[in-house]
Amino acid sequence: MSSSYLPPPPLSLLEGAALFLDFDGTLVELADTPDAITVPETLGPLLGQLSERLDGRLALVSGRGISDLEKYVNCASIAMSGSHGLELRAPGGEIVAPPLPPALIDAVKAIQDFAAVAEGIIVENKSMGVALHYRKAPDMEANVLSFMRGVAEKAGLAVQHGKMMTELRPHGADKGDAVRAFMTEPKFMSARPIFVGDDLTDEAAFVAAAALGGGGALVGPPRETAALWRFDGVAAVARWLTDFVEETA
Ligand SMILES: O=P(O)(O)OC[C@H]1O[C@H](O[C@H]2O[C@H](CO)[C@@H](O)[C@H](O)[C@H]2O)[C@H](O)[C@@H](O)[C@@H]1O
Repeated sequence: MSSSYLPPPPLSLLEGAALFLDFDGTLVELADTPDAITVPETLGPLLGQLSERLDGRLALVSGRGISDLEKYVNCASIAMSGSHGLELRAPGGEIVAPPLPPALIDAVKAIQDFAAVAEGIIVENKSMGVALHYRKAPDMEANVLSFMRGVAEKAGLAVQHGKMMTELRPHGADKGDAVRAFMTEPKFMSARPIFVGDDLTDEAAFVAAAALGGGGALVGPPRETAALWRFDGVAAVARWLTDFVEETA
């Protein structure tokens, strides 16, 4: 883990790469609530062109469920992983996901009851879990974390921390597992995996990419990370991807 200076990734890193992109905070700027994001009109065409240039070795790997992600990115030809690695979808394929644990139903009810009396706390119902967002009530962080830990313990669910949110979901895969799974596909197999992401959940993917001969690029301010490169923010990622598409036209 390093917190020292990390250079921006060179454009040449994308030659012959398998590219894995996180969504929120990497391809779109963070917003106050999950559905308040603004998706640039250029994103869909950019991802389509990237996929072509990389001969299909492109995947989105998000904490959102795939069905949610598809509302924003209409690219059936691009591989996707959702719910922090629990869901996988090959290009043009069906979503593959583990069954939902029955305990999740009671957990969702308890979480909704908690949020109903906590001002500024937002519940996000997700395909494989449920999240509490406290971006609009940052003082509630400790309360939310301790409440969610309690519910998780009772329900046998995993706690996933994110930026101004905490989520309960089934135990199982993480984003590193998603990278490893895609890298067993014939198209991806002999390529160098590069993962670009901003959140804590992306660290497992940075580690997986490095172990397979590539590495991770952190988006945002320096922090303790397993990434090897760093972008200042979403705009820098978009510039890098666009430059690659233009240079390889
Ligand atoms: O793995 P990602 O694609 O980065 O998804 C991680 C989470 O992103 C969303 O939450 C984050 O973005 C919201 C919109 O900008 C923001 O309001 C929130 O504070 C962030 O944590 C999404 O809502 C979650 O489901 C994803 O797990």
